[in-house]
Amino acid sequence: MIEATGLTKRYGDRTAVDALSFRVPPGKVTGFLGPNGAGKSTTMRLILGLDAATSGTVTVGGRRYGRLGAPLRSVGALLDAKGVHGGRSAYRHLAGLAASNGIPRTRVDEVLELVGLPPATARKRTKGFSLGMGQRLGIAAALIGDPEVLILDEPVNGLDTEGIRWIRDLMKSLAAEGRTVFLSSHLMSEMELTADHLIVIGRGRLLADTPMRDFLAAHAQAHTLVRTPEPERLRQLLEVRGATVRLDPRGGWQVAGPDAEAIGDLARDHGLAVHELTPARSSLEEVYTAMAQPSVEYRTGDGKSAATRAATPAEASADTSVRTNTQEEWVR
Ligand SMILES: Nc1ncnc2c1ncn2[C@@H]1O[C@H](COP(=O)(O)OP(=O)(O)OP(=O)(O)O)[C@@H](O)[C@H]1O
Repeated sequence: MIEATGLTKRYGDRTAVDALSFRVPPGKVTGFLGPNGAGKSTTMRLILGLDAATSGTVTVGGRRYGRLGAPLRSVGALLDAKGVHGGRSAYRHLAGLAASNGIPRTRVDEVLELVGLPPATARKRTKGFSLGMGQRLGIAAALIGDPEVLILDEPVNGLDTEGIRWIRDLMKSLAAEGRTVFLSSHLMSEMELTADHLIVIGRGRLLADTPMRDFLAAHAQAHTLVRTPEPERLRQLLEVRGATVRLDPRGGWQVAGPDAEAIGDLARDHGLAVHELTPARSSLEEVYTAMAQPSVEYRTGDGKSAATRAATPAEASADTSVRTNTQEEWVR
């Protein structure tokens, strides 16, 4: 369990982390989201005692990081995959970590196998490592002490599709063993598949602390993916009736308002061919993008103050609400 209470970090007049309170429970993968500069890395550094909080506290298993006896046995972290001395081999790097934390050397071979670094590669200097190999080594280092808590900043950075799937399965299995897994990622599609719970911050403040399922249920919008050989004609027919029509990244229209049946009937009544009608909901990426936007800059009510604050989830979701007609309006 990781527990932050009123955690605040200021650098000069810049508040990187602003009165954050949250818990990261064991047995789940918790995703940590926020736009660039939101304060995710700073929060992770504070958890790991790499930076001192201006005020507030953060504990791991009820203790501050600095009070943990053998830290690598309690917390494994991947913050910067390049933080390994390039002249050293992966094996020597891990053996050094093991020795300084009272971990048997046999564990080095175990974690190398676990992360898929072959013995021959592990004996080479790490300066020749690809980004993906560096990530695997960083994860091996995080796992060496068989810790209860894992903190990973962008663990899928530089990994190929197979590597990304491997990380996903690893995170899920570590959580299933009852460990606490806290990870940040900019790859939303991946986060949606991996995390059970989400902590979202913006400008250092907490925006949401919620199960992934509830987050999507509360903020995702139902829509229909529509493909037709006459997209402009269909768009006009739909918009005139108050539907919201957006381009879907995969091509075709995303239509909010009428359901698939109503869209199909409308097209038929106007002699339009429809090649696809698929009911869908917004992805985590779409919900998150809409939500993170208001936290970038928010002017207070008096109109003069330049002070900013993060939008609440309700405010953020209000920004993204679309007009939806009742289904009756679509029955002609
Ligand atoms: N050592 C530092 N000195 C001064 N300002 C800092 C320092 N570290 C971070 N900041 C500032 O604190 C804010 C939060 O930065 P942080 O790196 O924690 O954000 P982040 O959410 O991890 O961003 P990213 O997604 O880009 O990694 C930023 O405005 C950053 O410029």
